[in-house]
Amino acid sequence: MTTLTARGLSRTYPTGSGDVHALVEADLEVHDGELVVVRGPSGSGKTTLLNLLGGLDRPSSGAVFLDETELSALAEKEALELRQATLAFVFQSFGLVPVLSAAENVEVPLRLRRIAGGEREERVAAALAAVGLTPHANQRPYELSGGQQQRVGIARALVTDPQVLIADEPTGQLDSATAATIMDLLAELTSERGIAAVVSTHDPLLIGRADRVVQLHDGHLTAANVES
Ligand SMILES: Nc1ncnc2c1ncn2[C@@H]1O[C@H](COP(=O)(O)OP(=O)(O)OP(=O)(O)O)[C@@H](O)[C@H]1O
Repeated sequence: MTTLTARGLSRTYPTGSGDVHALVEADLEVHDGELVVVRGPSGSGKTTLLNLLGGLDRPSSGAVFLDETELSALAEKEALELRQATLAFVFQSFGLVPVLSAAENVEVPLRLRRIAGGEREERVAAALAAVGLTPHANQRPYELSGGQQQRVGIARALVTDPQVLIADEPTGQLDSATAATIMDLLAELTSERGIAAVVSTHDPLLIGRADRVVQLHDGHLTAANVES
């Protein structure tokens, strides 16, 4: 069981036309089994925040902790090991390998971790069943709908038994009905497995699935007024 914590997290991008303060002193704590939705308009800093929380980028100042371990202070190799052991990502554009079947896509992270063949098969089957895709295991991404492709993306994230899930606009490419079912699935699976989840969206219809909503505005993170 893991708590993901951000303390005074800031990210400034130096550009030709001056510094962009994409994230300013953000504080956030996400507990196991909790789904926090980060909402905010385009350019407000959602991707910047999620990349920092997932250790894909380094803060200009402040820190990210996984329990007591400061992820943002680890050397690259240690950060990678901790990310592999703890974190999983779901992407807006699904990030599937087009020449691999659904099952083979879900298997990729297990191969990277050198899990033995028999165990891989069992875990892939269980992950596909959890997202309702067993009948589609052998289809390639182009033979699946957008919602089904994102289910593969979720199965691939969950097959490693992560303690933290980071999903940047996971429903951004889906119609609103499909988006709602994907958010329901994420909420159900992360709660049932005790995963600390951070999901960004700018779709106000999806925030109802959150345990908590935070709002980004010009890089400033605040608790959201859900009614607005
Ligand atoms: N690598 C970069 N270099 C310079 N500026 C950047 C870089 N990445 C992001 N920014 C700027 O930082 C701010 C926050 O960007 P970010 O991508 O985090 O926003 P977002 O809320 O995820 O937007 P969207 O919803 O459109 O994906 C924006 O002003 C953006 O232009």
